[in-house]
Amino acid sequence: MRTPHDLELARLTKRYGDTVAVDGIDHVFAPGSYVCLLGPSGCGKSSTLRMVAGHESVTEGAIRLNGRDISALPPAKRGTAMMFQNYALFPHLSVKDNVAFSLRMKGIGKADRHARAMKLLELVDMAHLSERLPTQLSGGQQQRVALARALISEPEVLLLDEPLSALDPFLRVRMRGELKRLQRELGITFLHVTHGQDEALALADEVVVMNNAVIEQAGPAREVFNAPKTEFVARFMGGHNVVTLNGARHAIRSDAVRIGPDGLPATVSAVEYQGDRVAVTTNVQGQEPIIAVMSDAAFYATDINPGAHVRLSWDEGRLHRLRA
Ligand SMILES: Nc1ncnc2c1ncn2[C@@H]1O[C@H](COP(=O)(O)OP(=O)(O)OP(=O)(O)O)[C@@H](O)[C@H]1O
Repeated sequence: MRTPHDLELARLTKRYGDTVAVDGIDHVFAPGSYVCLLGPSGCGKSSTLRMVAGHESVTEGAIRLNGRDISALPPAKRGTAMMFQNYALFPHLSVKDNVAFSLRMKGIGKADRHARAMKLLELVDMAHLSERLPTQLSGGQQQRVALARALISEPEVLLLDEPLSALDPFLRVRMRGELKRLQRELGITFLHVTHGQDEALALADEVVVMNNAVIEQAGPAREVFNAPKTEFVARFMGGHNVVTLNGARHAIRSDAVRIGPDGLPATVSAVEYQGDRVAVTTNVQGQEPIIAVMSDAAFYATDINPGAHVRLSWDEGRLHRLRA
């Protein structure tokens, strides 16, 4: 549903000299949604985010928020705020003063700005460390402070550029949950750039997949994963095989490929144990290798080994025809 509070990109284009980083993209982001902008390195995601934030000029096109064109406004006047990958905290300021910084720039009195900073520090569970310096904090704690600092201007859209990439895998999963909780509590739009498929699937209400400066596919996370429209999306999201049937390309999820008594003859080339499941790679004449994923219990009930001759099948309904 479209409302006046949408963030809208209209024919948005960014060129750096001869390089087209963003090529006339159109998109409407629903208000209050968690959006992940996903794609390989160099596809144009950061340029898109930086244009929305106002840290990069727009070459052509427009960015509208609440129906007004914000593309020429300075960052602080847009209704957006950005959280950077490296957090960019001021090392000489306490946690509380870091969070209150933009209010100080606006001339808001000390008592007032500290009160507002403490409220946000409570929101991110950092109020007890408000007097510390950034160097006295862990990576995860610094990130919470950076979040509080970005949120103090009460943005309608929070922009996050690879916010979890500096964290170790354990903390990354924990902070992922925190970001989602925060977004729900605040009810504002989060636009989060990542090149991690798992991260996007775990977080996003809407996944926007970019490739070569354009949007390849956008939709609910489950839809983009289950029904990729292009070969690029099928391969990039992972978990799919691309097969050629009657001259047309189709995607089929690896866990929808059955190994059984009937179907396409195949030879097992590799078996990979993945903890709770096992990926069996097979060679089929006239196809690229096809991977079948099964539960470890199902796998160990068979005697499949590299070199085994097997047969592959799937339900027709699980095939998704790909755009040429
Ligand atoms: N300041 C710049 N000057 C010239 N070219 C640039 C500049 N910034 C980005 N580019 C180019 O624009 C294209 C898109 O870059 P962008 O940073 O938007 O991609 P990205 O998808 O965010 O990549 P990554 O995941 O590696 O950050 C790339 O080809 C990049 O080399």
